[in-house]
Amino acid sequence: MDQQIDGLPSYIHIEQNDFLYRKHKKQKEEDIAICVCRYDANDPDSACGERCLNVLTSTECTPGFCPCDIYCKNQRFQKCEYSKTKLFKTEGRGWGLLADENIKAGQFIIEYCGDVISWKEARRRSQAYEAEGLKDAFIISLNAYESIDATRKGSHARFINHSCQPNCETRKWTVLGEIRVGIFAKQDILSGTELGYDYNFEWYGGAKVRCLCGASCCSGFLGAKSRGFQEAHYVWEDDDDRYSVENIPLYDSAEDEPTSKLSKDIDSSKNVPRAKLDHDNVMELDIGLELVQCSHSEAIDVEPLNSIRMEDMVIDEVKLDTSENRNMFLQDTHKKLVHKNAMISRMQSNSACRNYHIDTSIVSRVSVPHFSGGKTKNLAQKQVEAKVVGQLLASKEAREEVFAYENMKNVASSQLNSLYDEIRPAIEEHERDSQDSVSTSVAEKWIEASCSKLKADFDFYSSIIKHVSVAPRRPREVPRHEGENEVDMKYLEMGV
Ligand SMILES: C[S@@+](CC[C@H](N)C(=O)[O-])C[C@H]1O[C@@H](n2cnc3c(N)ncnc32)[C@H](O)[C@@H]1O
Repeated sequence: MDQQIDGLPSYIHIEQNDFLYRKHKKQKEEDIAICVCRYDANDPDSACGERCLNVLTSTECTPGFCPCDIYCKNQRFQKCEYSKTKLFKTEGRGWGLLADENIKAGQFIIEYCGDVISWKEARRRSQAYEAEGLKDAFIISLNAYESIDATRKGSHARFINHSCQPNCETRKWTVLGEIRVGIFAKQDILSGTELGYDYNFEWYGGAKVRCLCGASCCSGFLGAKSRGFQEAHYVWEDDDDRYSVENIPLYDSAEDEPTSKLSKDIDSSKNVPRAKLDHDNVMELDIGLELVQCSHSEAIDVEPLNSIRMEDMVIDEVKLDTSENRNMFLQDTHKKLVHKNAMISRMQSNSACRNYHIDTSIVSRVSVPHFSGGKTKNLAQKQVEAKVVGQLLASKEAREEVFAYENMKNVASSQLNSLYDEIRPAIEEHERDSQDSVSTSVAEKWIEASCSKLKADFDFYSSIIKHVSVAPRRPREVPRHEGENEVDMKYLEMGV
C-alpha cells in the first residue's frame, strides 16, 4: 500500500519482526508471567490496565494464560494496536510520520519492526549499505547482542525522524519471551504533529548527519550528545544539505545510554559496588559465590555472603555453640536470596532480557590445569581437610563435629556437582546463544543447591574456627618445626 505513495522509497512493509539468524524463542510455560487481574465490567481498568503486574514490568500477557482472557488489554504489540499515524514528506529530512489523531502521553504508537540480526551482522550490513551508497540509518540496537534492521523491511516506525526535543521515546517490552521495541508518546500529541524521538546515535565513525529537527535546543548533529559522537571528529560536507555519511550509523534506543553512565557512576563510587552494570548493559549481582547476570537499568543492593568480615564475628564458645544462631543467619540469607531471585526475575521481564547466568565456579572440581601464556595455572581452590584440623583438637567431640560437618560439606558439593551435570545442556545452550535464557526452574534449583553448599561450607569452617581458636588444643606429640605456626594460622584465614 505504501508503495503507491508517490516518491516513497521501496521497502517491504511488515508488522512483526523477522528472525533471520535464529528462531523466534519458544516461551516455556514456567516462564510465562501471569498477572492477577480480574475482569470487572464496571471498571475499565480492571482487565490489564495500568495496575496490571505485567504492564508494570513491561511484559505483555500471553494469550490463553491471562485471567482476563479476551478482555485483556495488555497485548498491544501482539495485536498491532497502533495509534493512527500518517506518512508525510518533510523539508530536508526525507519522509516523516505524523500523528493522525490526538495521542495521550504514554500511549503506544507503533512497533519498530525489521530483521532481528546479530550485532556482527548489523556491522556487516551497515558497511554493505554504505558501499551501496545508502544514506539513511535504520538499524536500531535491541540489546547488547542484537539489532533490528528496518532498512529493507519494516513498519511505519522506520520513518520517524530524530528530534533533539522529542515527543516520543522508545521502550522495550517483553512479548512472548522476545524483546520488542515500541515507540511511545512522551507527552500529549495533537493530531497533525510530527512524531520524533531521540536516536541516541552511536556512530561507527565517519561523517555526521546535520540535524534539522528545528528544536531550540538542537545539538546540531544527530547523536551529538552520544559518547561515540563526542569522541569522533567532525567531517562536514556542505554539498549535501542533509548529511554526508561515510559510514552508516547505528542508533540506539534511548534506554541504553544512561545504563553505561550508571555503570560508570557505580564504578567510580568509593564504596566497593555490590551490584554493577557492565558496558554490555548486563548487571552482575554478586550473591556470595554465585553470579546472577541480568539486564536491567537499575542497580539492586545485594548483600554478598562473602562480605561477612571475620573481625566482626565474636568468637566465643557461647556464641558459636548456638548452631541455632548460625542456622537463623543462613535461613535468613537463603530467604533473601530467594526473594532477590524473585525480584530479579520480575525485573528481567521488565528489561525484556531474562538472562540468568549460572556461574559454575561454585561447582567443586578436581584441580584442572589451565594454560595461560604457555604456563599452566592451577585454578583449584585450597581445601581445608578435617583430618589435618582434627590433629590439632584435643576433644573427641570436637574432632567428630568437624568430621561431620566435612561430610555434610562433601554431600552438598556432590549434590551441586550432579545438579550441574543434569543442567549442563541448558547451561551450554545458554552459553552458546547468550540470548537464550536458562529457565527459572533450573535457576531456582541451582540457587537452592548453591545455598546448601554455602551453608555446609559455612558450618564446616565455623566449626573449625570455633574449635581451633577457642577450644583446648591437643598437646603436640612431636616437636614443632620451623614454620608450623604459620600453618595453623592459615586454617583460620581460609574459607572466610
Ligand atoms: C530512520 S530514518 C527516518 C526516515 C527517513 N527520513 C526517510 O525518509 O526514510 C533515519 C534517517 O532520516 C534522516 N533524519 C532523521 N532525523 C533527522 C534530522 N533530525 N535531521 C536530519 N536528518 C534526519 C537521516 O538521514 C537518518 O539517517
